[in-house]
Amino acid sequence: MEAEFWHQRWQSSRIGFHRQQVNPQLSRFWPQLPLLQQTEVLVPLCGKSRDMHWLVEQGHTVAGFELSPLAVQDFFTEAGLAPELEQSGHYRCWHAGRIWLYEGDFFQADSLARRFDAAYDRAALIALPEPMRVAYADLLARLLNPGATLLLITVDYAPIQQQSPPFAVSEADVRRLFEPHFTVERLGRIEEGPSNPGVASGERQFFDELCFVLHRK
Ligand SMILES: C[S@@+](CC[C@H](N)C(=O)[O-])C[C@H]1O[C@@H](n2cnc3c(N)ncnc32)[C@H](O)[C@@H]1O
Repeated sequence: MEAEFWHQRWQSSRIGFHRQQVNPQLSRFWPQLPLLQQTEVLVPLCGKSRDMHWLVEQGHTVAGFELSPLAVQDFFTEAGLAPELEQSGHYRCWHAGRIWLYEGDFFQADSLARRFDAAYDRAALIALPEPMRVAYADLLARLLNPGATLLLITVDYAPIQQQSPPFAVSEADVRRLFEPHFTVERLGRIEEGPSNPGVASGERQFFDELCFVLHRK
C-alpha cells in the first residue's frame, strides 16, 4: 500500500489490527525459540503493538520500524514513557528504555547497515500487497544474520479478496516467499471460526491465524 493509505488509517483511528492483548501465539511459541534473552528483536511495521513490551519483559531489546508518527507517539504515550529523539540515517529514531522505534519507511532499513539475530512479524507481511511481499522477504533475508530466527504470524482466509489488508498469506505463500533464504516450519494455527464476523455471517468459509518459525540459512 502507499504510505498515504497508512497515514490516513492512523489519522482517522481506523486501526482495527491493533490488539490490547499480547498475541497468544507469540507468548506460546517465543519461549521455545533458541534465543538468548538479551537478543535484539527486529519488529518491522510495528504499529503501536503491545507485543513489543512483552518482548522487553522477556529480556530483549526491540528495534521497531513504523511509518506513522502517530503510531510511534501513541506507543510511548500509552506506556507512560518519554522517549528521546535522534536522527539515524533516513529515520527519526525514538528511544526509551530497551525500545528503539525507527520512524520511517522500513524498505530503507538497508541504509542503516544493521543486522539482527531475531525478528517478529505479526500483521506486517499481511499488510503488504503481493509485489511488496517479495521485496519484504528479500529485505528480511538481508537484515538477518545466518542462523537468525523469525517468528512470523499471518492470516489465511477464504474466499480471498485482495483489495486491502489484511491480505491472505497461506503456508504455501510463506514457503514460496521465504524458502530461498530460510527454513520454514509451521508451529500453530488458530481457527477463528464464528468468532470472526466474516465467518459468522457466512461471507467467509474460514479465517485462520498461522504461526511459523523461520531460520535464516
Ligand atoms: C496491519 S498494521 C500492523 C501493526 C503491528 N505489527 C501490529 O501487530 O499491531 C501495519 C503497520 O505497518 C505500518 N507500515 C506500513 N507500511 C510501512 C512501511 N513501508 N514502513 C514502516 N511501516 C509501515 C502501518 O503504518 C501500520 O502501522
